[in-house]
Amino acid sequence: MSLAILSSQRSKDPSTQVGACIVNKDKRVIGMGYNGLPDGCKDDRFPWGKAAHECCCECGCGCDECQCSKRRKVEYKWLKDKNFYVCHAELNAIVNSYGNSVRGCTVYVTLFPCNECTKLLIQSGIARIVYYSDKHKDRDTTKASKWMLDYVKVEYTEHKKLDKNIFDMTNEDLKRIVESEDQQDESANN
Ligand SMILES: O=c1ccn([C@H]2C[C@H](O)[C@@H](COP(=O)(O)O)O2)c(=O)[nH]1
Ligand SMILES: [Zn+2]
Repeated sequence: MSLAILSSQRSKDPSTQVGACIVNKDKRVIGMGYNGLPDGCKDDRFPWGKAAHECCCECGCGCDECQCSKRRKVEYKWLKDKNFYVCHAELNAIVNSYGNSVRGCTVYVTLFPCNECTKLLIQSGIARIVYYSDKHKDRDTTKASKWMLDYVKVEYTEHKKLDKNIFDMTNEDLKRIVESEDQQDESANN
């Protein structure tokens, strides 16, 4: 997970940086990725914002997290929404495995995978997902992910929360993370 967190730091997304690290049964890193624009699409030439929404629900919050069914896009400034362009961290981690099979591997992700990434992870044979944050758990995309994963019995587990920022960690802290991941792996295998 520490590698996934480090990878996430390379993302230019101002609201959510995501990192993914795929490891095989022998704990070899097979691929890593973060959410970013496709190759050649310059970070400063594409939008990192989201199209504005109008909220019609009683709370009237109008925020991006609102899941009200009546919510609708009111502003559609010439494709100015990052979601059209961003390659998700999981997709990049798979692409960066350069054709090596990820079947049976575990993916460490800093954010619970969306439905599109979940489809990709399932189709490529990922056996297990370890996630750090589930901050979008109320979004339909996350609910759909969980439905698919439960249905096909791909295991997903929450990573133990770290008590420090990754950059303030000592070697001892990092060792502790690895040990706790080993313990989680053992209990998953039993
Ligand atoms: O499975 C996922 C889901 C999301 N991401 C990326 C895509 C976006 O860049 C951010 C989410 O932005 P919000 O502003 O929090 O909606 O996370 C991903 O890489 N993998
Ligand atoms: Zn995704």
